[in-house]
Amino acid sequence: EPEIILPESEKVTYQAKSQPRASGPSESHEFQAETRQLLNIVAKSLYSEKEVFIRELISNASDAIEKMRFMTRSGQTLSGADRPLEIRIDTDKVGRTITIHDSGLGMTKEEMMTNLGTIARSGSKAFIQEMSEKNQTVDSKEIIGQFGVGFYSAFMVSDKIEVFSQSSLPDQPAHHWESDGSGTYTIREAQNVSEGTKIVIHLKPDCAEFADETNVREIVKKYSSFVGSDLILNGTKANELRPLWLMDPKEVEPDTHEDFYRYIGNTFDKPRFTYHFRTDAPIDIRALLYVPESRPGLFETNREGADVGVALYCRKVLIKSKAENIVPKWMRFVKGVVDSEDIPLNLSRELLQDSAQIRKLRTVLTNKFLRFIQERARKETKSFLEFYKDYGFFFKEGIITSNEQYEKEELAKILRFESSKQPAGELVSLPEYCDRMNAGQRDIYYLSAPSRQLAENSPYFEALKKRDVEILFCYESYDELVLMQLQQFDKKSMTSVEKEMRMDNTPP
Ligand SMILES: Nc1nc(Cl)c2cnn(Cc3ccc(Br)cc3F)c2n1
Repeated sequence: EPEIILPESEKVTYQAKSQPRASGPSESHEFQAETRQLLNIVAKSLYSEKEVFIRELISNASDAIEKMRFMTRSGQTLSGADRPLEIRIDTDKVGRTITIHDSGLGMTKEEMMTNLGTIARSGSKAFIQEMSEKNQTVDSKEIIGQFGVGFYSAFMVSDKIEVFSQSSLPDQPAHHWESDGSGTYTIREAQNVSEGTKIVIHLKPDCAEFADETNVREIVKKYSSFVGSDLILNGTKANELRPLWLMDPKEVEPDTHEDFYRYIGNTFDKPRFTYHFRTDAPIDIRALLYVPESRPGLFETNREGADVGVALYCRKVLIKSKAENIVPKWMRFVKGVVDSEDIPLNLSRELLQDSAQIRKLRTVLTNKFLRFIQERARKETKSFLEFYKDYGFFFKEGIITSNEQYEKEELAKILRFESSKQPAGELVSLPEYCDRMNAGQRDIYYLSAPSRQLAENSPYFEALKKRDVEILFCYESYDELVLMQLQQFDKKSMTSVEKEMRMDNTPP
């Protein structure tokens, strides 16, 4: 083969395509004041666990891919729109780096610069307001609005971050952004950057655990199992589950629910009731709640609550695995998932405590769940009564602990009692009692005794029996406290016949 001699000018050094490299002149910029402020707040590890930076970057990457899908669907011309949309995470123990690479929309130079500053200044809601005043197109408003301050969280674990990004918008050069989070960053044009964003985190020495594959796999599984795009960690798929709660309730088969219940409930049990709903007012909620078929375990019974409860997600990303404060204590036997876009991806779990959204979320979940159980009592009476035998005391506890009369009465609708008007074993609800009260009767009478026999032989019972008044029988020691706490139901006062008798001070 004659050797081909190339003139000097033609000689090009072969650049491995996959190795993006910075090429243009670098510009150095000061972080805007708000950005530096936010960086300091976050870098002081405002997050309860540092590991959440992985969740935050994955959720940004996933949003970038969602936006890519959205813009392709809405017919925007995007370069390389046919590439596989996925998120790749690579760890390098020797180099002590973790890299998150998405083939999503990517960022222009302006977005790299404004996104950081903008989010810091105003948070996404006000920012969207601002954008809509400039009547920006929906997608760009949505895009930046979606990227929370998650990116900053990477500065908790790193002393240098590099970002390579190639926007899919037409005619945009790729850029390389770099910063140590101290207060300035550099940005310059870059070559050979594939569409999307690649974030290289140079970890601090005491954060080397995030360069360990096994540890990172656990973290990815914990927070991002349900992320909508393929997640590949060091070449192997790391997420395989579909977010069942986001599907149309009518489309989900019972045994799919059983599998999902076992997965999130960490149990071999199956659900007795499945409540799958979504609301967008007064707050956006997609919820999938399960009532166990088996009796409550030791954990559920005591007030510390079970090791599993209701997990809080925000757009398929786990925020809190056992979010105690989104349901009242008495609902601790319920297992499932609640996903709300209106819960801002909080910087720290502590902030979840009792923000207005959390209180609203809890109220909506509680009232809807109570109405669901009331409906089960009507539609699946036999199964409800079995459930009530095992779980009735949770509702009684709720009446004692709740300080909302409305919630107390909704809880009271679940209660069932034996009564003087029905044979032993048959139960009546308070609404049924009220429906068949004598005209003009203004009290709901109850008598507490250890058993029906003792109740029927009580002197108090005889007196009221003559007045042909129905009396509810309470056999549990705490029932009296429950009905005293309830005070009234449907404007009738709960009255213990013993008290009634003493008031009349007719001799027993
Ligand atoms: N992965 C990914 N993809 C997209 Cl499209 C965006 C848009 N904003 N962000 C967050 C972000 C990341 C780096 C830098 Br520098 C600035 C910044 F805001 C994104 N992250």
